[in-house]
Amino acid sequence: MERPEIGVLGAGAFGTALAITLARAGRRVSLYARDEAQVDRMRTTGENAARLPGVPLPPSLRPTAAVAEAAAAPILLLAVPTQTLRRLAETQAGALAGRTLVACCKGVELGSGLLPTEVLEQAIPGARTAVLTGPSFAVDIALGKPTALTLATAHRGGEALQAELATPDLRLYLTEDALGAQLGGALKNVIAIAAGVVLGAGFGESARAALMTRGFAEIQRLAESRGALPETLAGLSGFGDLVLTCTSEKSRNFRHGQAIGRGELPDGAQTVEGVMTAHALAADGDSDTLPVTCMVSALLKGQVSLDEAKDLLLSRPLRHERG
Ligand SMILES: NC(=O)c1ccc[n+]([C@@H]2O[C@H](COP(=O)([O-])OP(=O)(O)OC[C@H]3O[C@@H](n4cnc5c(N)ncnc54)[C@H](O)[C@@H]3O)[C@@H](O)[C@H]2O)c1
Ligand SMILES: O=P(O)(O)OC[C@H](O)CO
Repeated sequence: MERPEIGVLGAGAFGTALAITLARAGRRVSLYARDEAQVDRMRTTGENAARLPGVPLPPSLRPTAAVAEAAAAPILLLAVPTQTLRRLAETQAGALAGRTLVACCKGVELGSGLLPTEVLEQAIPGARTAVLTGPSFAVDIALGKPTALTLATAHRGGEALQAELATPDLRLYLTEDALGAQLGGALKNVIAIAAGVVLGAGFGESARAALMTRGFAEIQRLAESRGALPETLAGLSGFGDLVLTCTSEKSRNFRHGQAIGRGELPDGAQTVEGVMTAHALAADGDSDTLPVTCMVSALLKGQVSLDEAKDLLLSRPLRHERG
């Protein structure tokens, strides 16, 4: 029996990489980009030069500018930045209804404070949602390097979805804890900005390790207070992604922080999810529970200087390590 087609909505780096690995594994995949010129270029050149230059698109991958064509598939991967997910879901609600919607973004929506699957469920009542998250750079997936991710869904049918989306290069671990998986993925971007600031400002790798440890405690505190499972946070979508994003210059969040730490202007054209997520969480939190997040938000808004941020980041009051 032929396996169902998969639609990927959003032809950025991550959407294209997921479409490539699925198509390479023999799946029929359509990749929706809203920009017709980009679709034409992908069709004629056989690559997505804007986002993943040099990686060929397999023949079973069909770029399309017609959202209805991609959304005809029963499983849809929504690979757009968190802050644009609602617009995509609301404007295409009719086409998306009745499909399995897999959010492939990491963040918290500004204004509502909602996570990606919560945005989808609000925009499309009754939607069957999941989230694909964890440590992975798009370029690694696209090049077929081995990657392990978390597939989280609170809905029934998780095993079937896992079987549909796993590829020989992309190992998927299943959990029902969609809340924990999404909070870990959202917060690690904020901590990665802080880690970039620490290195960019020359505070050193030891300070970064301290920051990452405190950042992880912050993730655990917030997520567990909302009902996430500790094992989710210790897994790929939490600890795993925190390590990758805080330690690699391939990360846009890390590089954003690094530029700020060096006193340079960050590249404003990149998708840097941690910026809006920091503001979204800080708007709702306080510096006792979310010290790193609140500091990152204040630094990004220019409300504190780099020196003040350093004190806030690295010179917290002495207390017991468990605190
Ligand atoms: N790039 C990575 O290595 C990577 C890895 C894992 C997860 N992610 C996550 O994937 C999400 C997307 O990141 P990315 O790297 O692909 O970003 P990107 O900037 O490369 O691409 C985002 C794409 O979304 C498209 N888009 C935005 N709004 C849209 C809409 N309404 N309809 C259709 N398309 C729309 C843009 O045109 C762009 O092509 C982020 O949440 C990111 O955290 C990225
Ligand atoms: O480039 P970043 O910082 O968005 O990180 C990409 C992925 O989320 C890493 O897992």
